[in-house]
Amino acid sequence: MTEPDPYAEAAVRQQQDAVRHPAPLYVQACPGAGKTRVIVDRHLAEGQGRRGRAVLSFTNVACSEVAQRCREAGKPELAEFPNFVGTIDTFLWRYLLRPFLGSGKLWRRIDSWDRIDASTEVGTGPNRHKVFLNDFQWSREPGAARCTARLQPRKRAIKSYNALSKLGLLDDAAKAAVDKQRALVAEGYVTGHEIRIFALHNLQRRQDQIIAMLSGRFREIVIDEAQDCSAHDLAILGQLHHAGMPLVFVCDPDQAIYEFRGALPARIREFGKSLEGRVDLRGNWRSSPAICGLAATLRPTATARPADSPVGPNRTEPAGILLIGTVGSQPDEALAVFIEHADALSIRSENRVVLAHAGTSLPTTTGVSGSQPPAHHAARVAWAAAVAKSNPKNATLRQFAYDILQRALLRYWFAEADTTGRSVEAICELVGLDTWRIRQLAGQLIGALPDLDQGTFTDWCKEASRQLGLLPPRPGMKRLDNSGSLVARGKLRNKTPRNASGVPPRGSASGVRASVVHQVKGEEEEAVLLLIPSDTRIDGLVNAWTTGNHPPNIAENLRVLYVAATRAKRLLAIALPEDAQDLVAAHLKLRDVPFELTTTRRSD
Ligand SMILES: Nc1ncnc2c1ncn2[C@@H]1O[C@H](COP(=O)(O)OP(=O)(O)OP(=O)(O)O)[C@@H](O)[C@H]1O
Repeated sequence: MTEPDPYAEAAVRQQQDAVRHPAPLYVQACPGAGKTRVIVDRHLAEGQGRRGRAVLSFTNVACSEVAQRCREAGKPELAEFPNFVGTIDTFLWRYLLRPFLGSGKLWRRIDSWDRIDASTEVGTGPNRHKVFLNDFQWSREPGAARCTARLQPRKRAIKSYNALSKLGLLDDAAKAAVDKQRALVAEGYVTGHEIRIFALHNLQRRQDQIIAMLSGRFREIVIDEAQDCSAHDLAILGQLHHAGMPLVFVCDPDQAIYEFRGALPARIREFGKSLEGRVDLRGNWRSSPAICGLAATLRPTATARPADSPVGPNRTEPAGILLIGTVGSQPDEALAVFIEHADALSIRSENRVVLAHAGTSLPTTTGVSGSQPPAHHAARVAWAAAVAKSNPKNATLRQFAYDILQRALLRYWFAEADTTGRSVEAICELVGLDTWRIRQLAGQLIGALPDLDQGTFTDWCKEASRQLGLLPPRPGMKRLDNSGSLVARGKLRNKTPRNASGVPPRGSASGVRASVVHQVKGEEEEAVLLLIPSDTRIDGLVNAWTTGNHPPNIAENLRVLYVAATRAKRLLAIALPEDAQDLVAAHLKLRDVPFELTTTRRSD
């Protein structure tokens, strides 16, 4: 018989406290603490009453998990009326915004500006650049009169970003983006960012009415992954709390990685502490002792605490952290070393993941999920074809791909000017089409579009345009102009259609999945390879890590590493330039975290 583990027993007691403690309640949890389990158990414990519970999270995936667990427990009704299990965006839209919208305008909620290809242009003549609203980071402090937008040097926008930066036009781009956003809002379009601004505005003006409605429907509101709350979210929740709405605020402040939205750990902690009750979850059910130990070294001295207790099945895992020294950035070489070690631990390929802060740092031999469509119109259609043909489980991604194909059909048959900056529904209204018809045609188009792994992108575009021409939205109709034909341009011409689409084939060369850290929040995997590239930030990053002093410009980078490292259950490998490897190794030794050193030189 195995000995009872006092740490595991303590962790179970903490979880039970969090399940039973009445709201208002702050649950501050470590990575792998079983936050979702606690939320679901709390929901199941009370069963169905006259009033429901609102369980809010930030992603559809997290919400589906809660709903799925209710079904598995034989209580599917707990995910339905009068309960609400959904995203915070939907909650705010449904209860704080929609009831108060005037009848003079048709409002359209979209999950990103990419859904309507919203873009603007900056500069003049040969220096004119098209920039997409979705490539800006949007923020606004509560009470501020205007939003701020900052173009991001992401893969899709990097060319325009560099050109505009050289021309000193980044501020003009930001202004143009804000003007365009205001114009689109005036037309009735809102994303999550605008929903929050309007929701707070409504709450400030109609608090009594909103509270009466919410408290009549819900006995408490649970916020999962609350470290992602923006400054607006916190202002809204603060007001609900002060008005007597019982809140359960569940979070790990050290995993706050959306700082631009105002999600700062100190703000999150302060908000949590303003709620009367508090339970801390300190047992990590996911990771090995070495991984829990390493995670503690990534927390700043200012909020340091001892390593969390490993209490799950990996609490006896002997493997230490694997530090892979690289010469410069060598993602493919580091991957080869990682695979060797994961093989030695008999960890299967499907249980391994490679992570980096930015997609550009990931190895070429991995299956990077191309979750953002490219900017170029024809490449976007190829992206949508690749995604739709792969029939993804992620409903949002699938819907996004269908949306692009519907827009491609509309743009092919109608004028470009009628289709950009409008949702599919709005275009259909404008041209007098049934949305059902266009959805049906998009379904046919998926089957008709040519293979993405044959020929050049130029050939693909020609054949794809021909197929679009075989699917008129109205029988016998003629095209309004030629602007919607698919044309391969520049370097894309001779690429394979799949390369142009940016979506890797299923089953990558290495068989290992790769992702940017922001996309794996809340997930876990047996083995994780974390890539720290050799770039200008590395010295500052390693200095902050090893001193525990996290300056504001680097603190979030360390939290991104923290999120990445804490996804690992058994094997955590970190690839970093050799100089940095020495410093990190010395630091881990000082903190008694077991590690093994290796280098990519071995596989030369
Ligand atoms: N009481 C428990 N007994 C056994 N396993 C548990 C228990 N609680 C949680 N787990 C398991 O621990 C793992 C981590 O749980 P979960 O993913 O909910 O953590 P989390 O708090 O959301 O972590 P993170 O914030 O790091 O994503 C899961 O595999 C979960 O099934």
